[in-house]
Amino acid sequence: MDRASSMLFGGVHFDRKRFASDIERFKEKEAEQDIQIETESQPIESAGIENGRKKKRKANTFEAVESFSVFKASEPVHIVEVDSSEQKKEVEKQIEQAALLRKKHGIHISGHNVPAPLQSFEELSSRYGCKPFLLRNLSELGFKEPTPIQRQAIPILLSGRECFACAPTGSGKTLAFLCPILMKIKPGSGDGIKAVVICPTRELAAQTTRECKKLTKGRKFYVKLMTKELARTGDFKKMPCTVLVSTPLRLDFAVRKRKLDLTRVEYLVLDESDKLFELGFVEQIDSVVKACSNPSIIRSLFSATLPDSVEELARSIMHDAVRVIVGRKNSASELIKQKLIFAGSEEGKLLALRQCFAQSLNPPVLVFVQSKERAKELYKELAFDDIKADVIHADLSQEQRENAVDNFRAGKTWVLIATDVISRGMDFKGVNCVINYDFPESAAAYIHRIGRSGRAGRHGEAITLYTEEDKPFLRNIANVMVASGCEGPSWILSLPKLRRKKHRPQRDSISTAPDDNEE
Ligand SMILES: Nc1ncnc2c1ncn2[C@@H]1O[C@H](COP(=O)(O)OP(=O)(O)OP(=O)(O)O)[C@@H](O)[C@H]1O
Repeated sequence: MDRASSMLFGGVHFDRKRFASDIERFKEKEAEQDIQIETESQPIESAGIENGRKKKRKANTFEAVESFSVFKASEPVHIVEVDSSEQKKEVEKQIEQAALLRKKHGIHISGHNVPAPLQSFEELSSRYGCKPFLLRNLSELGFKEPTPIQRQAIPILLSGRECFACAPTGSGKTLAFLCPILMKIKPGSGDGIKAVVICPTRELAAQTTRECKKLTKGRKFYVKLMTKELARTGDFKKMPCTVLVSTPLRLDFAVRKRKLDLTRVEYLVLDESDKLFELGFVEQIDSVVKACSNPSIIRSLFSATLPDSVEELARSIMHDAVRVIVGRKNSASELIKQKLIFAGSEEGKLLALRQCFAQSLNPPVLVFVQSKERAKELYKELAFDDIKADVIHADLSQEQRENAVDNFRAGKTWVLIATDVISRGMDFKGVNCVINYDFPESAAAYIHRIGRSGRAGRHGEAITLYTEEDKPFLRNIANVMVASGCEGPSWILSLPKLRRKKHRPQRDSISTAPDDNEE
């Protein structure tokens, strides 16, 4: 991450030496900060003060956290005088209400002047003048109440603030970043690309494009998915596009080789941001961020896992950003019943899987393995069992990958064997069970994999098989289990901490077929 942070956003100036004492202070005070901010910062919109990056930033006389800010304020903070004691009381009341609402929904914030969370979707129109088409589409999609991340992140982005947000899998982060974009940018074609959403995989980019199109129904927004073909041959000058969704590689390619103009982009979203900051992506992200050179751009980072290193990076690059955490940081959804099963060896894992299916196969079920080779092997094994299984991995063509996802979505496939290519962000409705056939490489990978079930308020189950080889890595997973309300065996919790975080051992191949060399 160090290499990443030194390279990423090279054009953005943050003098870490100069602000070293602030950074230290932030680290020490972060915990108390949430409480302090929640009780003392003014919910400015509800106090009738419209905020915006281009407008003057405003604060009230009770702002107690000005001195704290590793988030570099892009403009000086102006103090709004509250003259009468009645006004003062009203402001205090609104602060209290906002704090109570946050508490009720497990929302934790850091940053100054954080707008009050939404009480309902209707507030989008009463507070922010949301157009009827969006409210109508939300209602048609069956969204009655905003989820906690939507309650807080939407007002933050609408008030022109940058934001990095961590909320559980399946808790509606997509709408949290799409809604402000669709409220703030004007539909129509003539003015270039206004919003860019970057996702780590093609499948997720395609899904986000679809979600965005559903939300824009009835309005002429040009929502485009950056396909391979578009990146290679698209005529971007002629192509109408308001919202562009892409993977980093394709976007970077289009920017560098095809001179795609991103200078008018007003919103840049990095979805699954911790993944995007991993080496392999970071150079492309860096190039895209530089290409989005509009000085009043609003950048946001969303993920269900936000390692400290990514947070630190985010703090150093963003302007006056607000940090939003829903629930406990880096924990799994509480709706998922998590189980660990000792299978002893690789052979034992295949037996255990078959046993799981024999006892109760409750489709749809997702089975994760650690590599495409193993995905193919396991598929071979299960293809002739009496279950409708399919497989998805990076060696398949785009069309085959899409078919695998569509068939699983449509219920034609009961068991989908997958690599981590679909472990993040993919929203399969009603996955009943996720089986980690191969132990996940990290706690974050575990959280994202099992987060394919237990989404949008539904319950789910996660089973993780482990062998002797995986034992030393159990503690990380058990910690996640405990943090999300499941029981973690005490012997596992007392295992020694490991320095090495990633676990991807060489495993024996998955096969019950006799060896070719055997007589
Ligand atoms: N306000 C809402 N009410 C009900 N359902 C919602 C609401 N907002 C979003 N959803 C639904 O919740 C599901 C999960 O949403 P989404 O995919 O945005 O989750 P996420 O937080 O991005 O998850 P992940 O971390 O796995 O990417 C989707 O099916 C979405 O349609």
